[in-house]
Amino acid sequence: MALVVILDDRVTNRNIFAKLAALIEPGVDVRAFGDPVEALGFFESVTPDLVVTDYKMPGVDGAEFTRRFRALPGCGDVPVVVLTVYEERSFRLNALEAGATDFLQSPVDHHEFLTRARNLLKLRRQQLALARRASSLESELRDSSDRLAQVIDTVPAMISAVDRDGRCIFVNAYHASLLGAAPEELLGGAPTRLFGLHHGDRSAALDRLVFQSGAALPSYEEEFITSAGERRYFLTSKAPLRDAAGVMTAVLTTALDITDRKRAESHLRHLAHHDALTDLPNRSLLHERVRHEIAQARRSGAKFALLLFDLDRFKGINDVLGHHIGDRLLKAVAERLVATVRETDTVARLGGDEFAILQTNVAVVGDGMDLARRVRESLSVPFLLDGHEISTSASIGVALFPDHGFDFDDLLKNADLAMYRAKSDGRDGTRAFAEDMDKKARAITVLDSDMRRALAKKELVLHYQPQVNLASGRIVGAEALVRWRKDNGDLVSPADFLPQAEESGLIVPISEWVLNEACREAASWTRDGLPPLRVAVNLSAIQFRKQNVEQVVLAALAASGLESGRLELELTESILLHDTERVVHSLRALQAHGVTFSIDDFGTGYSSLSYVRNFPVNRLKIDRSFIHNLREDGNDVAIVRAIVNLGHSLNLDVIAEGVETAAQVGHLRAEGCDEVQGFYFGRPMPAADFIDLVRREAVVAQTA
Ligand SMILES: Nc1nc2c(ncn2[C@@H]2O[C@@H]3COP(=O)(O)O[C@H]4[C@@H](O)[C@H](n5cnc6c(=O)[nH]c(N)nc65)O[C@@H]4COP(=O)(O)O[C@H]3[C@H]2O)c(=O)[nH]1
Repeated sequence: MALVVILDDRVTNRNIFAKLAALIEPGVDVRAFGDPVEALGFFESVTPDLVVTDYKMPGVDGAEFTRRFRALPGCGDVPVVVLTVYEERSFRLNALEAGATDFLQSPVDHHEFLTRARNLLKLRRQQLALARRASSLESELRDSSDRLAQVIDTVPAMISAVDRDGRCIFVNAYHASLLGAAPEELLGGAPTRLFGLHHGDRSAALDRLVFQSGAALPSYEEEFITSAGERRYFLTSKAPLRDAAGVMTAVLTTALDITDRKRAESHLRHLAHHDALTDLPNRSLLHERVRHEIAQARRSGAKFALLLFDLDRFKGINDVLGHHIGDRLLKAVAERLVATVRETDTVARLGGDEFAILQTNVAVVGDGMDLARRVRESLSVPFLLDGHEISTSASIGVALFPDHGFDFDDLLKNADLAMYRAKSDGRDGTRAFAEDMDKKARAITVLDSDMRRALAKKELVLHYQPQVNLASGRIVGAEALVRWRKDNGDLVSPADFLPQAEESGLIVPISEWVLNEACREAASWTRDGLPPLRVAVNLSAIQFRKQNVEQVVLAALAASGLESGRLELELTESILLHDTERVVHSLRALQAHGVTFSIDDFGTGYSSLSYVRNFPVNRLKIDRSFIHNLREDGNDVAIVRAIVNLGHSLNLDVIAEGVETAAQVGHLRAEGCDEVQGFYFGRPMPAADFIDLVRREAVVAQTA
């Protein structure tokens, strides 16, 4: 609601203008005063929207009133209309100078009065709205610049500006806080004060570059040591600052704090190069260090050694005591290794229980052997983990650069070969690489792939050696013996490839093939009219560890149709000594199906008697070494007699192998041996020859 004030010393005029003013707009509030001083007193507490004042008043005239009114707070912009009967310019000038807004000439035209008053009120309202908007804009601006200042001060970035003289003209609170100072203390200072001695000089040089080129610099990374001694990392950029006229006045330096990102990156890098369990360098870091060492050694002619080893019996410890103890053992081993080597050496965990040491500053291979000895000594002290006293040892292979290899892969491979040799020479030893290890390893690899091919290309064949009953003189069976017939027709003896097949595990598929082939051929003999001869097949200890022998044998019998009673499996001592319970279980199951067993090479092992009792055996096979010197050696005579007697007392048959002469036959017959096998009756021969032999024997028997 608008407040209009009328000021006139004459009552009549006052009343007329007051009435007129009430018509300006609906709801208008009109106050009329006769005394200017009284009106001014009123305005001290109330601000009107329009004042209409007479010029000529006693004491204070319209001009003076206007001047005093204008001086009152909030009244500077209120429209003041001065009424005058005088037309002289001097009155008007006086009033204008005092701050009057408009004039009305008396006698006043009512229509003009109302129109002017309405316009002035409208103007007043617009003025008030503008003032309110201006004040709200002002406060918004104040707020936003406060916010901007806060952002600039707290953003994790060092923000500063220097002028052409290299003096700091701005620095944010974050930057100052890293220097342990307040921003004001840094203003006017040189870049060395802002960035430290070294970085300050560089920053100043770069600032000069920006001033010269007028262009921003690409960002670069730099380190900064805070006043608290902490190393932090920044991504810094520099750009020109210009005034309103576009003139370059300063260089703005913005350095974003990227310390956390850098630390995360370096943590990731550490993870990628270290083993999570032991925190030792992993294979990839070892590789990098060896490469670096090779590069240095090439320049200086120095040597270094690579030691490789795993922990003997670790798998057993893990299986029996659990992974938790296994892990703790690996950590404890890692600690001992680190304590054993020099600081310049690298201990790495390559995976599982496999460790490697890069030993630098080595003169001769003996230095590597010395370190290996110290490592083994340190591991020989038992580890106490969760109340368990755990002993472990290591077989260590040593390879020397450049003597045993020129790159990481070669050195690692040769250290591995040396380790392998250390293991096969008995655990807990050390071996340095030697050339022949490589040759042997190569030969083994070649043999291995040749054997795989032989198996796939069906180059294996079986030969059969007759087994003769001494009482009847008749062939009662045959031992199946494997041969490898090579492409070129050469026949390779099992002694030349089976030991390697045992090592590589190829013995498992080979044995399975032999079993199936022997059953298949023996089954076909009866269909060809031969008597139901027994066929003896050798088993390997590895088969019992890697496959279910019971299933494999039953499957071979089922596939061939051979009666189970005709199959005899030859067992060696090594089969019977390991995992006894499981083996006994399989043998008993097969025996229940009618399969028979003989113990091969009997008399050469340890506790023959105990396994004869424990296993479901049908026959003892006297080792050929006892037969060889039968006539001359009194000991062998006694052994053969003892074996025959032992067998018979346990209701077992006894067969002698390696029988080459008639005298040996005579002797064995005299000792009561049941069966014989050997060159005297026939060498191992192809199946067709064996069938012929049995047929000829039948003819001889018929005609005799
Ligand atoms: N000096 C001499 N030797 C005789 C005489 N009679 C037979 N021999 C040889 O003695 C070995 C008998 O087989 P073994 O003791 O089971 O010994 C076998 C057996 O342990 C293993 N073997 C052969 N074939 C297989 C097979 O299929 N599987 C497995 N696991 N081992 C096999 O290879 C060994 C050697 O086999 P072979 O070279 O065939 O050698 C055969 C045979 O040729 C003789 O009167 N005098």
